[in-house]
Amino acid sequence: MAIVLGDNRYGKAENRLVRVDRDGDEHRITDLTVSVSLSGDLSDTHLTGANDKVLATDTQKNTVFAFARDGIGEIEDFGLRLARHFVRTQESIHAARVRIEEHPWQRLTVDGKPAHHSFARSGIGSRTATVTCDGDQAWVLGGVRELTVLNSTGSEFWGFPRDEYTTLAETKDRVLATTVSATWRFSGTAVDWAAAQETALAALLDAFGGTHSLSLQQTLYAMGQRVLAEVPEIAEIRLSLPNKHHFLVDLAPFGADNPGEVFHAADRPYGLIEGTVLRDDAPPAGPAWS
Ligand SMILES: O=c1[nH]c(=O)c2[nH]c(=O)[nH]c2[nH]1
Repeated sequence: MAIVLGDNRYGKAENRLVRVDRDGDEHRITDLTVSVSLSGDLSDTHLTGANDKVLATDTQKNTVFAFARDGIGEIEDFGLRLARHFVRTQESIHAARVRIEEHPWQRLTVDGKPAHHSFARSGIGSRTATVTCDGDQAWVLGGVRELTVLNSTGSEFWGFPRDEYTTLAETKDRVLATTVSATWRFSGTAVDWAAAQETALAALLDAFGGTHSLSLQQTLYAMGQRVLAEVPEIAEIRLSLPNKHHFLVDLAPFGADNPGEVFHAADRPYGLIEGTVLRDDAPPAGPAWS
C-alpha cells in the first residue's frame, strides 16, 4: 500500500474588488468578489515543500487588481483574461478557474435626478461567472444567485403519496417563494455576455411569475426551459431552488379566521429542489462544472 497525493488546487479566494469608472463627474461602480483557483504540476510543494512551481496566492490577488486597472468589462471577459493569463504565463499551471460574483448597486435619485456618484446596494440577485481554462480551451458558466422571488397565489401542491408520516395538507392555493441560484453553461466563448445575462434573467423571472405551479419542480423545469428557449448560446442550466415555506397561521385561538392573509415565513427547514435542464445535443461540458 502506498499513500499518494490526489487532486489538488490552490488560489486566492474572495478577492473583494471595487472599480470606479469615471466619466467626468459621472461615476459607475463595479463591485466584484473574485476567486482564483489553479492546478497543475504542484506535487513538489505538497511532497517536499519546494515552492519553485507555486505562483503565490498573494501574486494571484495582485494580478486580479492589476488587471482591473485596464477596465473590467463583462465579468465573463474579465474571467477569461485572468484565467488565460495564469495558464499562459506559468509553465507549472495547467488549469485555472476564476469565479466572479458581481454585487449589484443602483444609482440613487437625488433632488429628483439620477445621482452622479451615489449608489445603494440593490436587492435583486448577483450575477456570477466561472471561467475554466486549460490553456487551449476555455469554458464559461454564467448565472445568478440570491434572487428571491415570490408568487402570492398561482401555486398548488397536491396528489402526493400519503403514508403514516404524512401530515401535509393538500393545497390548491399557496404562497410559492424561493431564492434562485442558477448556473448556465455557454456552448462557446463568442457571446454577447451582457445581452445573454439580461435575457436569461428576464426568462427566469417571466417563467417563475408566469407559470401556474403544481410543484416547485414543475416551476424549475419551466424556468430552465425558458432560458434555453431564449438564449441559444446556453447549452445547459442548473437550478437550485429552496422552497421558502409560508405557513398559514392558525388564528382560531384568537377568535379570528385567516382567509389566506397571515403567514409565518419559516426559514428552516426548507425543501431544496434542484435540477438540470439541457439541450440533448449540448456540446460536452469538459471541466466546466468540476
Ligand atoms: O413544490 C413542492 N414540491 C415538493 O416536493 C414538496 N414537498 C413538500 O412538502 N412541499 C412541496 N412543494
